[in-house]
Amino acid sequence: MASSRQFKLAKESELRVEVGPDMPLRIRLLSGTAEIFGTELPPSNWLSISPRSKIAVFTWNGATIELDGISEVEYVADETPMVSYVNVHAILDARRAQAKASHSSNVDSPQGPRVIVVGPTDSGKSSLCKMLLSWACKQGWKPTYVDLDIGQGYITIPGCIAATPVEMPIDAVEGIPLEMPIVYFYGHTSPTANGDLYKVFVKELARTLERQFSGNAEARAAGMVINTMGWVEGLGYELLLNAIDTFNCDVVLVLGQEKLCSMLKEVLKTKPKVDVVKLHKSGGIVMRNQKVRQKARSLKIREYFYGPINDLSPHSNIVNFSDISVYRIGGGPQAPRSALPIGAEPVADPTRVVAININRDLLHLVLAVSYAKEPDQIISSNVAGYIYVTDIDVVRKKITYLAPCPGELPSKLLIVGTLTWLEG
Ligand SMILES: Nc1ncnc2c1ncn2[C@@H]1O[C@H](COP(=O)(O)OP(=O)(O)OP(=O)(O)O)[C@@H](O)[C@H]1O
Repeated sequence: MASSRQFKLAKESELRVEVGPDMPLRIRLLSGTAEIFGTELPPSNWLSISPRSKIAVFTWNGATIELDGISEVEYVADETPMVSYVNVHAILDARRAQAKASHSSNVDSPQGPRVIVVGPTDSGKSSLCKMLLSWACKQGWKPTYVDLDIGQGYITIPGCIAATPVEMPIDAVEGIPLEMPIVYFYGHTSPTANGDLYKVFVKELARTLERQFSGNAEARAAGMVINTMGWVEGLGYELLLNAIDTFNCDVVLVLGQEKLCSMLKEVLKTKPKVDVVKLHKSGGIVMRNQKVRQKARSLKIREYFYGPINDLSPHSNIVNFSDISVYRIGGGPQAPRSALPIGAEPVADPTRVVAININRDLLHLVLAVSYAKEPDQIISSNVAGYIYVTDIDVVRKKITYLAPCPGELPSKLLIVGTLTWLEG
């Protein structure tokens, strides 16, 4: 569909739009009020929607929307779960107000809600998180967004466990402005690569946030919204339970799966302070196959270096092999054979930090730059950012990489996992 067209939306309805891979599409609000995943559209201004986006423009009281450009799909729907979502927001808001009124950062005093959003892939978890965060910001709160979804990685890039305060409604195009996110580099897009390491980083992140909350009553009252992976069986389920426990969640929102909801209700019934709430998934969600997910991952990494609207220019740098040290986490025996009792087999340690030889295997990998000063601090340190290896010259022992900013790397300690990227 091309050229400019208008849609008159009745109250509590939404315009769903799917943008193709190379299609330019602009959108603007002509009258009334409307929002994209919780963030209001400014009146009259054109907003460019990124290629491959699938969005819903929802209105509470009615609106006229204009589209200009090409889309793959566009239609109006009047059946949405938005009223139930905003009801949840109202309850969370009341808890925040109660926590604020108690004026205390004492661990036993009321605290803001710690909400975890769970559900299978493509159930709308990330979209619901955005809405809850943006609506909270609109009320003046600065909630903390925690992203445990290593498969997509909304805060920085896939393969990470991260958190950031959200201070204003999330921009539909540019995402969350990142001042100082706390990021741990797990380095893989599936938890099966090293489930124990995933748990270790979840614990580190929870501990860091707990420390911040104890000194910041405002953040503590605003609480957290936690996004999770869509794998809800086997190890995925175990990691969900682990996250609920580690972050001391008191609200579990289950999207679109009865079975998961009743399983969680059953295991959490011993914790009366934890509410498990089932919510319907939106009919607007389009299922994404493996290929589309892989593409989304790749785009997310591209966005890190080039900006969400191609507004950044990364820098290419060259360093000697001897100027950096690269470490892999996991694998390798926990202790040398000589240190083990006779007959005992060495066990692979999931959190062992192993120095690796720099060679062409690093080509096209994304490496994290650790804040650690020594290798033994790598597990407990978050990361400053990432570099992308574009060339390895084994003869001259030089490595060429792309970094988001010019100048020296903030640290010489780099972490490698299995996160690859083919620029494009
Ligand atoms: N109401 C809606 N109308 C149109 N598209 C929607 C709607 N809600 C969500 N989407 C789109 O559907 C896709 C899947 O939604 P979302 O990313 O929120 O699901 P998810 O459960 O977090 O997925 P995953 O676990 O796979 O990361 C996204 O592209 C999102 O923008």
